[in-house]
Amino acid sequence: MRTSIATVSLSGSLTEKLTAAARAGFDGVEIFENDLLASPLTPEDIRARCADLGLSIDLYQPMRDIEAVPDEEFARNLRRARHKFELMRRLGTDTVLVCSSVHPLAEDDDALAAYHLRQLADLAQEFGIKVAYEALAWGRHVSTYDHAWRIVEAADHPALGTCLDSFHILARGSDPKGIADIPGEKIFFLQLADAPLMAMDVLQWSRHYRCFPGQGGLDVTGLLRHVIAAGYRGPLSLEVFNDVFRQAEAGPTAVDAHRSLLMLQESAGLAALPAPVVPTQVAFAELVTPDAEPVSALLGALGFARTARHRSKPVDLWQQGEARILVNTGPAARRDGTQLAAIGLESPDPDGAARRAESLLAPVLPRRRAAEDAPLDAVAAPDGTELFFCATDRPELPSWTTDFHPVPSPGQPARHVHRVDHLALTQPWHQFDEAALFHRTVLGLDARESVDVADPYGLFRSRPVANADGSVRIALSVGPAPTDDTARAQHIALATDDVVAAARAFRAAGGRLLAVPANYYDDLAARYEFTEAELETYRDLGILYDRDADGEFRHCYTETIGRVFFELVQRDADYRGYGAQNAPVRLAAQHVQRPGR
Ligand SMILES: O=C(O)c1ccc(O)c(O)c1
Ligand SMILES: [Mg+2]
Repeated sequence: MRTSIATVSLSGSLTEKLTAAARAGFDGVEIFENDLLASPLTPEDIRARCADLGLSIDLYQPMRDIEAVPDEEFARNLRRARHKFELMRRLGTDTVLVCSSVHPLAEDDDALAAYHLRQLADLAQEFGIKVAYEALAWGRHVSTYDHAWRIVEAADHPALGTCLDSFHILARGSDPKGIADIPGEKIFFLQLADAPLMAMDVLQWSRHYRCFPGQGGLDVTGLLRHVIAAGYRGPLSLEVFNDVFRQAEAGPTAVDAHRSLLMLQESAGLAALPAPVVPTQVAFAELVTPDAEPVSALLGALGFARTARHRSKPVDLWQQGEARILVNTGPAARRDGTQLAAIGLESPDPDGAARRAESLLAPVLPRRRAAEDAPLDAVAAPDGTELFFCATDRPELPSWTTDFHPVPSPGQPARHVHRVDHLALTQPWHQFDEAALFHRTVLGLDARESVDVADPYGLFRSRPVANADGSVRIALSVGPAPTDDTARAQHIALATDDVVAAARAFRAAGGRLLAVPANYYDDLAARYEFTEAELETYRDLGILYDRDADGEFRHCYTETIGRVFFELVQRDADYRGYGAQNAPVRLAAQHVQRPGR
């Protein structure tokens, strides 16, 4: 179906918004009145700009407080409407949105509302314009879609129809089933928005927290099915009032917006995309670093051995069990400092995974980084992390490991760590919700609820995504101040069967563990029945503990290099968490450890 976006959903000047919408692949826009009023462009210029960009202007919006107002007020409204219809003719758009009155003098009188809307529609018709009447969830007397439709039906005018807005309908808890009873040709427009589930005033919720379908908790897919069942064939248009998107760069936001509409169409059965190919393991994590020395020392202390080197690039492969870390000292490293730059995801069908990602507008990276390299499908996640869809030593597919030649390593790697338990990635502040949607839809991972985690200097939000058996887990989080180092930290959690032995070996090899305050262990003693010896061991090593109905979780942390630190994790098979309740203690300890505090 045709896709459209309201200019209010994007940041910037009208020109920037239009350009971003067009580049992201939208077919049309709704022009929000304030964007036009603030623009130096004439309506004719805007029309031409849209035409050049291949955008139709699907809607002009909104007209407010039109109906059921006192006579003299309504007379002024008709005069205002005539001006707007002339403007719309210059813009070349034929549908105007009228939202239900919030006027303090508006009367609770459906017959009067219908009479006024009918007169407005009469005038609109002279200009070849259609009026789409929308119930605002906080409308003074009309606040539900079925009420708005009853008034439209009573007015019975060919130039008058209704506009459905998923936010207003779902936020009020209306049953969208009744939509299927509205004749499709009387649904003049469809606005789509999601929102996180929150108990708050609906106007504030709408004006500040709307988000793109799939990012929140409303059943936008179910609603869309009813609208399609009614026979609606107009554009699917996003109308998202959101404080974060107002500030974020319009280009990426528009791409995220368009991706959400692709997803929505897929989930409502309106479009077929290449099926998701769910990764089965973390094949590798790639660190870039300007200085291999401290990273090598840390990996060595953790029990990794440097087993291979890239044939043509300054990249080493460190391995222990199934855990593989690439250490890249190439040019990106000198630019960006030590960080987790790429993740290799073991994929049952790397090519299919890349096609899925591409169909959802993920930026596809070149297949070969150098001519002689094995072809590797890769895309960029919203935070810029490169995701490689790879096969590791599977005879039927090219293996990324063939780009590496073995190097003699002194001794065997240790056996404390057997695989990557999870990766934790901090997201740019404006991209947290999108990151979860991306990992769910592009990679086919399941997202759990997000949790708030207190840091001494702000609040983190964290939301894990994982595959069904937990063999791939990624914890996405967003920190308080983007300039704060802990807010940007990333980590690699390594799975061990015995965290005490792993931590002791790490320390014996010269590694430094994050020290945890004694108060934490006093609290552990109060909550659980550890022996004094166990507690002493945990206190000594900085091991944190969590338990839920499904099992136990023990973990500890290394020091941080650049943006990166490691975690040693011992989890019971059925425990699905990440020790979130320990995170505030860990964050505080990391602030203490950091030089300069
Ligand atoms: O918040 C508002 O005023 C407003 C305006 C126009 C709309 O379509 C809408 O859903 C909300
Ligand atoms: Mg709306």
